[in-house]
Amino acid sequence: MEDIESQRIHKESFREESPVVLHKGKRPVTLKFEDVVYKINDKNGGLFKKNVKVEEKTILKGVSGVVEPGEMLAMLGPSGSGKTTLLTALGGRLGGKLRGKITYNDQPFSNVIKRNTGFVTQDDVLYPHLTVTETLVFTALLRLPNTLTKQAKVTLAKNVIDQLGLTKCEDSIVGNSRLRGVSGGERKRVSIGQELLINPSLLFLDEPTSGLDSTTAQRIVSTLSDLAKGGRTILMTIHQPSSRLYYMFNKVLLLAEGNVVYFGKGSEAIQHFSNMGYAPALAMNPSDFLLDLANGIYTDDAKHDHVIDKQKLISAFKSNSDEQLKLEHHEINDFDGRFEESGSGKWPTSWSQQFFVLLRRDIKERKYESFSALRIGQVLVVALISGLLWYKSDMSHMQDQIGLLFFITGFWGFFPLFQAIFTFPQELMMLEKERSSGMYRLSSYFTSRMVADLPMELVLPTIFLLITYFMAGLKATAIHFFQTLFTLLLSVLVAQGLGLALGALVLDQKSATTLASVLMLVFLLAGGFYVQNVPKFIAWVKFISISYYTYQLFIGSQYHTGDTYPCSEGQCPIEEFPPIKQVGFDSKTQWIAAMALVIMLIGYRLIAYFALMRVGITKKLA
Ligand SMILES: Nc1ncnc2c1ncn2[C@@H]1O[C@H](COP(=O)(O)OP(=O)(O)OP(=O)(O)O)[C@@H](O)[C@H]1O
Repeated sequence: MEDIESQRIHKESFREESPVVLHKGKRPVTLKFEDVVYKINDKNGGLFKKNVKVEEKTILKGVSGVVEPGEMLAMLGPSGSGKTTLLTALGGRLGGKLRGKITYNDQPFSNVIKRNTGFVTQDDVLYPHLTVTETLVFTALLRLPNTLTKQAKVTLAKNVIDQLGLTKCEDSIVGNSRLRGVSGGERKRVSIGQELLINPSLLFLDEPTSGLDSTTAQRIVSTLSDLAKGGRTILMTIHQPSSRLYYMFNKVLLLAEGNVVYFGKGSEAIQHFSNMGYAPALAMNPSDFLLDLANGIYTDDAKHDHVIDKQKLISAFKSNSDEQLKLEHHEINDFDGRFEESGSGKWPTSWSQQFFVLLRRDIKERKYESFSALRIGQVLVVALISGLLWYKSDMSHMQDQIGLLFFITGFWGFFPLFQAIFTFPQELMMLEKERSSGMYRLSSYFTSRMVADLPMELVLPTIFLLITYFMAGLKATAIHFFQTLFTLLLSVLVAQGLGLALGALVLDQKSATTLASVLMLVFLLAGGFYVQNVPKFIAWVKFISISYYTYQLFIGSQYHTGDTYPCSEGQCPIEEFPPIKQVGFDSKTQWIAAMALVIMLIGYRLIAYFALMRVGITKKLA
């Protein structure tokens, strides 16, 4: 009865005539893993312990198995038993001390395998402001090869939407924990859909059903089961599946503290443990029974719990399975399923295609942020207030005018810096996910990011200057205005570059913000306005200060040799005014300042780029 009901739900949710493209896998892949061992260096010590020892901890202790095309494997085990670690290792995304042998049709992991592998992480990494359709279409445009036309890619994305029963929410935004969007189950299906687009031969899923109600979980696993039947190899970690779900898996791998306690057909697991004298209590959910055993607990028929020796289970399985696994390995060795490069090079699409798709996606996703009323309001308010405070200040109030120029230097040093600092830490998960699936080049991503941010980075300071400049009575000629504007835009882009570099180096928002505020304060203090008699040993700081060079250029854009200001002796030459004398404004210093800023403009971005190169190559386990 329950089965009929679930089938009905399944058929209603997912169209019966599923697109042909999802029926059959491209190339079957047999995944074999032998004696996989993974070790980490664990810091053993705490806040109050004096000696922090670095100890080697073994997470996976010789795990072996085989998953063939058409099979769906469930990895079960208590929390912390190593399921995610094993899945990540098998998905070719684990660096570090990984030993053993993992092969895909008897070949090691390669780019071709990478591009034919789908990996769905436990947390959904999606852009919250994009709709379901946009998310899948952008992924299709980036991940599918150039042999398909743009229209074909869009059609495929639509097919996946149909296949996964997402039609009713296709135009809703994805959302996240802070922004209301589609439901958790729908979001999970979008993540799965992104991987299905490439019609993967191998599909890895880390707890695809966690946090979902049993009906939704059932739907997802049932779709995955259909996909497996099309010749794909599917592996997933799963927490306590219901008995209905349990029997949908062809194979089960039960882990206990990094050891295999059982690997084989799900239906034979109970028999295996019964033979050892551990038969489940009547009507017990098989996965509950297996997880209890992996935790070292056996519940007998009379519902009494017994503590059992896990080591015994491990050794029993080892001796039992060794022979059988060898046999299986032998049989599959005969399987001829070599992967061949499908003509396409290292990347599915060209640099310019990647750039334009990423640019469009960036603009769509970030328009809410870039053009936020709050941000524009903030700039307008500061512009008006400073315009009013410095209203019509002229050469008779030199100190005020110089103060305004330094204030603009400071404000437009901090503002873009703190906007830019979040860019890469916020994007880290997405970049890791997309780069580890070989979706695009870092250079196309990086360039699109720079270009997408550009309009707002340039428009806001321009509006600011248009308001403040004329209200404050700075020199109202085109040449002076544009020289000031050019300096302002250059300094904004440099500060933005510094923010990007710090964000990319630290990859953590909090640390990057702290570092940036300290650095910018130092730059401002060394800028030449606040302190004029700086001790020699620290005077060099100004040479790396964005504010110092910007301030110099601002002075050069307003004043010229021959200008005078009212002083106690009547009129004094402008270059004698102390804050100006301190930094100087002859043409040589102006050129040096401009060149220094241009070098920083490029240099900071290069630092950011090289710092990002480490992302998505080997994934950290978080
Ligand atoms: N980089 C790491 N640093 C420290 N410990 C790690 C690291 N990677 C994995 N571990 C440890 O390895 C063990 C296995 O982790 P893993 O995430 O694979 O477990 P799991 O079975 O997937 O657990 P869960 O079901 O709770 O997600 C845990 O004890 C975890 O703390």
